[in-house]
Amino acid sequence: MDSLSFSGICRYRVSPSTRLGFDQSNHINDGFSLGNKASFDRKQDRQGLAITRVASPLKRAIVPSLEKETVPDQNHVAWTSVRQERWEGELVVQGEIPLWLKGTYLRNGPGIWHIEDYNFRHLFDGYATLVKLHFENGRLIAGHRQIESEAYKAARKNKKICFREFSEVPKHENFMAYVGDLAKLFSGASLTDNANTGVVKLGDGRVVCLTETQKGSLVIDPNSLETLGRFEYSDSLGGLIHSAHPIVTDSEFLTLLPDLLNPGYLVVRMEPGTNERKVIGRVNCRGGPAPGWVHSFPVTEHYVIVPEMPLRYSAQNLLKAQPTPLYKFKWHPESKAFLHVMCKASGKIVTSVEVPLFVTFHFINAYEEEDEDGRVTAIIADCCEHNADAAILDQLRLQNLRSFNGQDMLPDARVGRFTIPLDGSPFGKLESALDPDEHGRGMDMCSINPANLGKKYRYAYACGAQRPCHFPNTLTKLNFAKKKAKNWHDEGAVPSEPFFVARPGATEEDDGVVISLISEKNGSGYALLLDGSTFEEIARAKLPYGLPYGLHGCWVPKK
Ligand SMILES: CC(=O)/C=C/C=C(C)/C=C/C1=C(C)CCCC1(C)C
Ligand SMILES: CC(/C=C/C=O)=C\C=C\C=O
Ligand SMILES: [Fe+2]
Repeated sequence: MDSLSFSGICRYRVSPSTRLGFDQSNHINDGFSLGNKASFDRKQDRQGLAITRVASPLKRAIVPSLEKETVPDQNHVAWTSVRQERWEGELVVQGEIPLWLKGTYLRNGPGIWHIEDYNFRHLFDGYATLVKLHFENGRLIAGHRQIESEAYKAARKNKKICFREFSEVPKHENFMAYVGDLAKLFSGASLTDNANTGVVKLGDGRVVCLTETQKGSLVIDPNSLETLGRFEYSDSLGGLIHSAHPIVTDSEFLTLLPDLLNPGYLVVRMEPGTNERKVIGRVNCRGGPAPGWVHSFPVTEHYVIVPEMPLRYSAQNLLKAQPTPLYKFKWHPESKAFLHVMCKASGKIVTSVEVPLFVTFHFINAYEEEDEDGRVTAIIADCCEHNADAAILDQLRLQNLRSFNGQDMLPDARVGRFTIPLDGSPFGKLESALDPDEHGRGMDMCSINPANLGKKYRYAYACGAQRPCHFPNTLTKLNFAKKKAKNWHDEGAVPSEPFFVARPGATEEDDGVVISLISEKNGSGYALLLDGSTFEEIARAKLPYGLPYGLHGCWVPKK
């Protein structure tokens, strides 16, 4: 095989300031780009990084030479900035990649958490970083590139944060500048377009990186990872924010637009080949001063479920220059929690039930429950539920992530299963779909076989916990029928979202592979392939350097 061996060049030197801890600086491999030797050499002088250039069979790649040393836990590469303006190379595969696996796994996430000497606070603040794993003929080509958002470009140019990020706010020179910035907040001009949360392939083939601000919808090239430009919504629906996780299939793009002025949500749909979202319907909030945070939402075959979580957007916190413990949100237990069910075809709300308080980032799936006569009696909706405790948001502060000392710090989570009756009852149920001890009481970053979207399903893949830990550190396969989980764990490693790709022609729900990128405790990392059915490792491929933690991905099949 015409491949590059990266073994022996994965030498990772951490700058002295990094070794002292993250208060000073936590960035490595900062600021070089393919072919930009001058800028790279300057940085090399400043940070003492060693770089090796390697001739790739595909193109000339610059591989950072990261001197291997034992990295203490607080310097875990998962929470360390790695800047790669552009890198691509073939990886040596241990094990066997199935020949049917043809296409590109793209993963988005925050990968740079500093600008100059200023370190960001929260995991979600980092500048968007794309990683690709291209599988073909049993071979694996990886790539890594920064997303060129306006926020990222402006920060690099001006050497400071210029837009409002998840928790970071630009520092103002004087009071007038602060007032000016507030005015820009209402027009959206001061909000970030740092598209660091997910990446989706639209039905028409366009690939879009997303975050929670609408302006942070950026089109990228899935091969070169180049940022092609902003995805401009051509409708006049307005609003500034949306769900970070639209439901995307070959035939539609569904999302929620929270309305902060008149608390509620617009449920909208966009057809492939267009940039125009059309309103399906509107849900008015039943509680609270503002809509609940909608990072994600589930659908069934016929319905859209709109969650109204007691963790609500807060205009007051939005205006603050310093982050609050819940950032731009507020916990309103008195406002209660609701799930609204909207018919996709008519936009009518078929039921709206009060449910126990809950906290979730990610819904896993939902489906319609039928009686023996085929009548839909209830809707089941599953989510990664943080035991109605918003503390998880603050646990994702970088200082917490970088300060693991062996103590168990990860708040408990479970698969929360909502049952929404369709007989007009005013209340819905929330229970654990399986004993949370099955997955170490950690639960987030889930995926399913996309063929089962909105349908009764048996399996989900997610990150769980092997305790003590401070972050989900296992990959887990959940079997809802047996109420069992099977866990994969590599000591000290931080795995990213397990992403399921079905084998073409498969008839079993779990016939396929699960892809994850692993950041290891020694500063290195690898791409991992597990069998979707046995959940055993089938292949791994070491990366030439460890990757920072990433969030969500998508699959772009090769035509
Ligand atoms: C990375 C991730 O999962 C979430 C990112 C969320 C972001 C960037 C949210 C940004 C926001 C603003 C900049 C102002 C308005 C509120 C809010 C949508 C939280
Ligand atoms: C990584 C994460 C939660 C981990 C909790 O255990 C949430 C990410 C949310 C954004 O996509
Ligand atoms: Fe997410």
